[in-house]
Amino acid sequence: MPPSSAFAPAKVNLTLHVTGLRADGFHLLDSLVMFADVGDRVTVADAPEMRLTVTGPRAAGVPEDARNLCWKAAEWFGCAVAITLDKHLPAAAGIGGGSSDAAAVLRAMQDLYGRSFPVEGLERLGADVPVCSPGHAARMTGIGEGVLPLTMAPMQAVLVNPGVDVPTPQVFKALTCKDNPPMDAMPEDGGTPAAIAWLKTQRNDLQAPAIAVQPVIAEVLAALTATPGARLARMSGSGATCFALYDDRATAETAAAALRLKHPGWWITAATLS
Ligand SMILES: C[C@@](CO)(OP(=O)(O)O)[C@H](O)COP(=O)(O)OP(=O)(O)OC[C@H]1O[C@@H](n2ccc(N)nc2=O)[C@H](O)[C@@H]1O
Ligand SMILES: Nc1ncnc2c1ncn2[C@@H]1O[C@H](COP(=O)(O)OP(=O)(O)O)[C@@H](O)[C@H]1O
Repeated sequence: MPPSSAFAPAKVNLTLHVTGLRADGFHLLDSLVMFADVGDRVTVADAPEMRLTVTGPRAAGVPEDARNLCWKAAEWFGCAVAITLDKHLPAAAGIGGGSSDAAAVLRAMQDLYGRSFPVEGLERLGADVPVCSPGHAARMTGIGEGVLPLTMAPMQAVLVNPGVDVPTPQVFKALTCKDNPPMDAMPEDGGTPAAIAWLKTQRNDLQAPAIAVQPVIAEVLAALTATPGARLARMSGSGATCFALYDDRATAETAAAALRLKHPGWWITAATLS
C-alpha cells in the first residue's frame, strides 16, 4: 500500500466573535474562516505501530508523540500508521497548525484505507478540527462543531507571526466580556471590495485580550497597517499571527518583502486565502 499525503493549510479567522460561554468552560464562537496556500504537509503509511516524525523548518518544539494532534487523529481514525509531519507553520500561533495537521491526517488516512472517519464529536480532538476537516472557507459556530461552507472570492493576504507563543486558554481567560454580538449578515455579492468593507465592521474579540498577554501583537498590527495597499489588518484566532488584506498578490508580495527587511526575526509570508 503506497503512502498517502495531504496538505494542511494555515487556517485564518477573518472574524472571531465570542458570543457566549458554555457550562464546561468552552466559548461559543461565530467566525469566518478561510484557508491559505501555505501550510504543513503530512504523509501517512500503513505500519504495525504508531510512529511520528516531525521534519521541516518549524519542527523545533513540536511533540513527536501522543501529544501531537496528528497522533490523536490517527487514533481517532482507528489504525496504526507511520506519520511524517513536514512543519512549515509556527505552532501555537492562531492559525490552527495542530488542528489543520490533524484534519490532513484524517484526509490522508481516508485515501489510504478507502473509508471515511467518524465526524460526530470531532471537535473533541480540537475545536478547529471540524472546520479544518474539509479545509474550505466556512462560517464556524458552536465551539467549532458548526461548519457552514461558504463560497468566497479568494483574498490576497500577508501573514505575520512575531515568534511569541500565545496559549489559547490564556487568551480566552483574559477576555472579560463573553457575551458579544454575532457576525452581521455577510454581503451576498459585490466581490472582494464589498467583502473587505464588511469585514472592517466585524471583529476578533480575542485581539484585545491577546495584546494584553503579548503586547508585540499591537506592533505587528501597526506594521501591517502601515504597508502600502493594506485594506484591513487583524489578528487570527487567539494570536499571535496577524494578517492584512490587499487588492492583489503583487501588492501583498511587496508588503511581505518590505516587512521582512524591517523585521528579520518575524515569520512573514504572502498568501492567497480561499
Ligand atoms: C481560538 C481558535 C479559533 O479558531 O483558534 P486558534 O487560536 O487555536 O488557532 C479555536 O477556537 C481554538 O481551537 P483549538 O486550538 O483547536 O482549541 P482546543 O485545543 O480544542 O482548545 C484549547 C483551549 O481553548 C479554549 N477554547 C477553545 C475553543 C473554544 N470554542 N472555546 C474555548 O474556550 C479552552 O480553554 C480549551 O481548553
Ligand atoms: N501538529 C502540531 N503542530 C503544532 N503544534 C502541535 C501539534 N500537535 C500538538 N501541538 C501542540 O499544540 C499547541 C498549539 O499549537 P497549534 O495547534 O499550532 O496552535 P493554535 O491552537 O494557536 O492554532 C502547541 O503548543 C503544541 O505543543
